[in-house]
Amino acid sequence: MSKDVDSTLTEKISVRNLKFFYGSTLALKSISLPLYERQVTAFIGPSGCGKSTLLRVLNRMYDLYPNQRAEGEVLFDGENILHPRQDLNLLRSRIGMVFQKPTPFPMSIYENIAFGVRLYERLPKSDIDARVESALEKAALWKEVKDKLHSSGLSLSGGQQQRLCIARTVAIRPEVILFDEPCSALDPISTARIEELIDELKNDFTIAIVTHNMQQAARVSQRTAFMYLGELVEFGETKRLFTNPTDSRTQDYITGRFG
Ligand SMILES: Nc1ncnc2c1ncn2[C@@H]1O[C@H](COP(=O)(O)OP(=O)(O)OP(=O)(O)O)[C@@H](O)[C@H]1O
Repeated sequence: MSKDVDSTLTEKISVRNLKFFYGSTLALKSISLPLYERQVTAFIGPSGCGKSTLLRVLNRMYDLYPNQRAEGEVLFDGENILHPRQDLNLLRSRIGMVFQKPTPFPMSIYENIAFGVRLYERLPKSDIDARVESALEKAALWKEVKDKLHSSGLSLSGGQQQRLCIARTVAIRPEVILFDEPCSALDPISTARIEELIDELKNDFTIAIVTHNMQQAARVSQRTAFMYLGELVEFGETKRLFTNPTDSRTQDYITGRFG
């Protein structure tokens, strides 16, 4: 495995010798890599290589399924989040996730955001109002919805719904945001908006994004991890990985020879 590690950057998350099992099937084969603070790290690789599995480990989503287990360490600010005593509610407030399909709750635009904030914090209405506004601003949606905050979140377009889901995540004030193919259900204009947004969000958050679209990985990320058959084949600076990969499998994938 080829890996450039930059010791001048802070490792917000350090994945160390991570193995993941679905029953007896090994889906991640001893993965180690850093997620640097306030950078975007893209995960690329052919279907089934383990990208989404890795993302699901980072907020312990797999805990909902009895036959799935992880081994190794995922250090988040130095603490191993795989520890059985990890508080999962707290973890998910610190590591938010945005999914492939926009999934607004069947409630108003305002409530889509306020609902999650209230789960974690007791705030007066004026503070919740301010939080809703700032989250919508951060998700570049405020101008479009400020006059219809009490309309249903489901009345928005697909791209707007995805920005609402981003606002919902941002409103909880996480430190890390995981994006699992956030643009795969969107048209090119909405995709471009989400990409711009991810670029802005990296000023405040550490970001990981799984994408099938290599141009997207090249546009939005500073670091890229190329995975293949459950292995991390190559990790490094995005520009370097796309122009001068060290592993022939990375070269073959980015030039479209397989996957
Ligand atoms: N619930 C599950 N039970 C058993 N095996 C699973 C399950 N989910 C995923 N896998 C297997 O784990 C491996 C990694 O899957 P994963 O979904 O992480 O890949 P991926 O790279 O995200 O793929 P895609 O790009 O198609 O979404 C695959 O071999 C897949 O078949």
